[in-house]
Amino acid sequence: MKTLHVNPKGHFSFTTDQIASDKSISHRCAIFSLLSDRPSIIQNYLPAEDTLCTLSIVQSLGAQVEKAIDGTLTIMPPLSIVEPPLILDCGNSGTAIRLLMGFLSTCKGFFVLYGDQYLCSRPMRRVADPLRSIGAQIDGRSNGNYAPLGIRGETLKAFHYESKIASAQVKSALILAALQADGISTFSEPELSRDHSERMLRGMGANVISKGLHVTIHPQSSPLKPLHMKVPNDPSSGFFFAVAAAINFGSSVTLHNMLLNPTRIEAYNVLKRMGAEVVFIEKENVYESVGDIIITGKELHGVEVSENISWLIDELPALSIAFACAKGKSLVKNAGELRVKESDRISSVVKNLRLCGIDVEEFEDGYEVSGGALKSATINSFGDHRIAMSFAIAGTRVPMKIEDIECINTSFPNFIELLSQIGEVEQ
Ligand SMILES: O=C(O)C1=C[C@@H](OP(=O)(O)O)[C@@H](O)[C@H](O)C1
Ligand SMILES: C=C(OP(=O)(O)O)C(=O)O
Repeated sequence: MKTLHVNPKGHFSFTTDQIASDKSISHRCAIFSLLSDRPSIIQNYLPAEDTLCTLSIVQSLGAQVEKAIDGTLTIMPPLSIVEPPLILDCGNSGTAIRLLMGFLSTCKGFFVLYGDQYLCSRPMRRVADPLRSIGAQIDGRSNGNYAPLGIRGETLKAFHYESKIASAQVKSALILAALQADGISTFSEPELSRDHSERMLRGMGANVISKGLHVTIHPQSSPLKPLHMKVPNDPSSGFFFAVAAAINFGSSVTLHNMLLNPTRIEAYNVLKRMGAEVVFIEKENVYESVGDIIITGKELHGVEVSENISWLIDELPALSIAFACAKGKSLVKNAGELRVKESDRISSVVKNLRLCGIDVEEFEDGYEVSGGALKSATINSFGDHRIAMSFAIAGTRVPMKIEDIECINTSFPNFIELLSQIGEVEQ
């Protein structure tokens, strides 16, 4: 198990266009390329463990992938999906396994999806149950709640499904199923979750109509147009550096070519509410809005975060470092989903902040942080990339030692290299 030491380097002004490519969009590029009969061309695909797992699954299903010297991928889909002789390894990725459950439920053949110890303990019934109710054949441990999952593709019935959770993974799995169903389907969710699937599928010519919290999906009788896309940089990955600027008064970070989709940048707005200076500069808007984000550290004060939680769910661990450095209390509510991520992120954040000398109260669906003097500590990542990177960023303020850092490679392989520009790092 590798360990990372991070020490403050003092005031910084850091500009980068090297933040990791967007993970959510990269997964979708790989999977959606199978919905066309022509090659998709993807620039800036994320070369991290999670998205490489998805790419290799897409190859196992019969696609041919070519990589150009500049990293551009050409993904040539098969004439029909191949029934793979081996099991399909989704690694650490909830997005990969849940989207593939929806897609493979409609494909002729038998498929087994599994992943690492963390993924195999995350709940899958949220996708398996609605899919089974329209005829999908899915089984797995605990009656299909835990991977390994066996799927036998079927013709699925059209559906009207009201999801109780705002989850883009559930929504995307059901949209993929609906594209091959026997009629028009509708899906609704309690709050709008990230909408990349809807935008990208519309761009490919699918009849997917979004109205507020409702999506109507028409079945697709012919293959979709291929994707031609440059994946923007990931605002969830960039957010670690935003927090670094925010907790170091007067320091600044400029992030170039970032995805600016409103369902993905809410955590930056929370930093702004806390007192940091945050400026968004939109530069283009093709499938998605893309531009620069500039963050400057000012005095921070506590906030309450209780709405549109899915818009910042992945950023809450990093945001908690800003809460710890702010004046006053910060409260997170309605965030029970944090408990079923790569680790139980409520428990991981609370335990580690306490090790840093911060007063934190834990609730079932959130926590309250009393801002104070952050102390040096040895942090357990619990095998969770976002926990490892959040506390590594705290090391730009006081020395930190992070244990079990291999998980960082699941989403942000060049994180430590970039961190070394604003902090002293040693592995
Ligand atoms: O669809 C996606 O790309 C994702 C959706 C979110 O998960 P949920 O759908 O479980 O909320 C998010 O936490 C995850 O990192 C990526
Ligand atoms: C929750 C995450 O990803 P996934 O659900 O795809 O594993 C994440 O990256 O924070």
